[in-house]
Amino acid sequence: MPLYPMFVDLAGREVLVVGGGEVALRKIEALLQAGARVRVHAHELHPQLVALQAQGCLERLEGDFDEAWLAQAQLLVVATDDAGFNARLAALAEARRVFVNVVDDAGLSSFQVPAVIDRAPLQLAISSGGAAPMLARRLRERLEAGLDPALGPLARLFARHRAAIRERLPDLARRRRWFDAVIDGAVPALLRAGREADAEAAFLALLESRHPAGGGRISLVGAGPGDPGQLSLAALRAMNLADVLVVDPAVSDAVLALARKDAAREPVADAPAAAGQQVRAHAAAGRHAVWLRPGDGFRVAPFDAVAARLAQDPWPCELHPGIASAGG
Ligand SMILES: C[C@@]1(CC(=O)O)C2=NC(=C\c3[nH]c(c(CCC(=O)O)c3CC(=O)O)Cc3[nH]c(c(CC(=O)O)c3CCC(=O)O)/C=C3\N/C(=C\2)[C@@H](CCC(=O)O)[C@]3(C)CC(=O)O)/[C@H]1CCC(=O)O
Ligand SMILES: NC(=O)c1ccc[n+]([C@@H]2O[C@H](COP(=O)([O-])OP(=O)(O)OC[C@H]3O[C@@H](n4cnc5c(N)ncnc54)[C@H](O)[C@@H]3O)[C@@H](O)[C@H]2O)c1
Repeated sequence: MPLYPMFVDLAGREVLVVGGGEVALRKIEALLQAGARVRVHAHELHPQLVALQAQGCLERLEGDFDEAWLAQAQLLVVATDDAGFNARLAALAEARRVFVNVVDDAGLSSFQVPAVIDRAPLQLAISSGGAAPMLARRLRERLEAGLDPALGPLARLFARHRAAIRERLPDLARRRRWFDAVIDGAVPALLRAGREADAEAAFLALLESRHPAGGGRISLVGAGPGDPGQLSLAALRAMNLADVLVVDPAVSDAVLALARKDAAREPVADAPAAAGQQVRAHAAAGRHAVWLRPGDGFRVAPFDAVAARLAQDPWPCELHPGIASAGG
């Protein structure tokens, strides 16, 4: 049977941990981060747990294990290397209806801990249900690299203005379109560039206008030598959010095939300055223009200068370097 996924509020709630090694430390760090009150019982405590105890972050329970400790706990984490003892603890917890996690035995656990990607307040949790913890970990690492770091600040913006959003856009269908426009528009790009104040201003302007338009924006993509496997994830993301692709004839079809299908496509002007003007006009009209050049096309003269000028315009302009091709 599949596990029921849930996110639990442990702030101020008590969790009993039995075992004090490497694995107990990992679980306790996450529990403390969630605000749990942690009590630990172990023959030996990991030095970092001793330090946490000295700082008053956790309480150590001495002597022989006492079943009565379970009375106050809402969760039990069992992390000793004594399989018989672990099984006895799991049975005691079950009898008292306390949820229990046995760190090396999914079968004895009534809850398991997933691999987590943290973009607070956004969290992604991955579980293999105990089938293959290493697989959950690998998947987390892969997703971690591809997930926009602006997601956390973006979620915080939505949270901060939640009441105002509901008030300005009471109609759900309209609110949905507005959310999509913010997510696909300039705000995440500004957050990625570290321009938090500008992002908030753009966010509020969109809210004020109740307008679903995302705002103009430019992405300059170095498309590399032609193999789409060599595109950066950020470049791919930009190509998939484009309203219009401004394409240099030397960019490979294989790369272009990965761009958003319903984006308009147009050939780039011959002269570099005219090409700059071409993408600027799209941004000024509120469109997201993605200009693709082969190789590391925006770090070679004279396009580096065109890129520098575009970066001074009021709308966000992101440069995604590519792998230089033989010709530069
Ligand atoms: C996700 C994560 C969360 C966390 O613990 O925080 C987690 N294990 C993680 C890492 C990890 N686990 C193991 C190694 C190898 C260490 C080594 O071999 O040295 C590593 C890698 C490492 O330690 O780096 C070994 C292992 N783990 C379990 C067994 C027993 C078994 O499988 O029977 C064995 C021995 C397997 C064997 O020997 O074959 C059991 C469990 N591990 C779980 C969770 C639960 C199921 C979750 C699921 O399936 O989705 C469950 C059932 C209980 C529980 O909830 O703890 C965390 C990834 C954090 C991250 O990086 O994102
Ligand atoms: N879930 C996971 O992610 C995962 C990953 C790796 C290993 N494991 C397994 O989890 C277990 C713990 O791993 P570890 O590296 O933390 O082990 P460890 O040997 O470092 O720590 C074991 C801890 O349990 C305590 N302990 C043992 N018997 C006890 C008893 N009867 N009463 C009180 N305390 C007792 C020890 O004092 C020590 O603090 C091992 O069985 C390991 O194979 C789980």
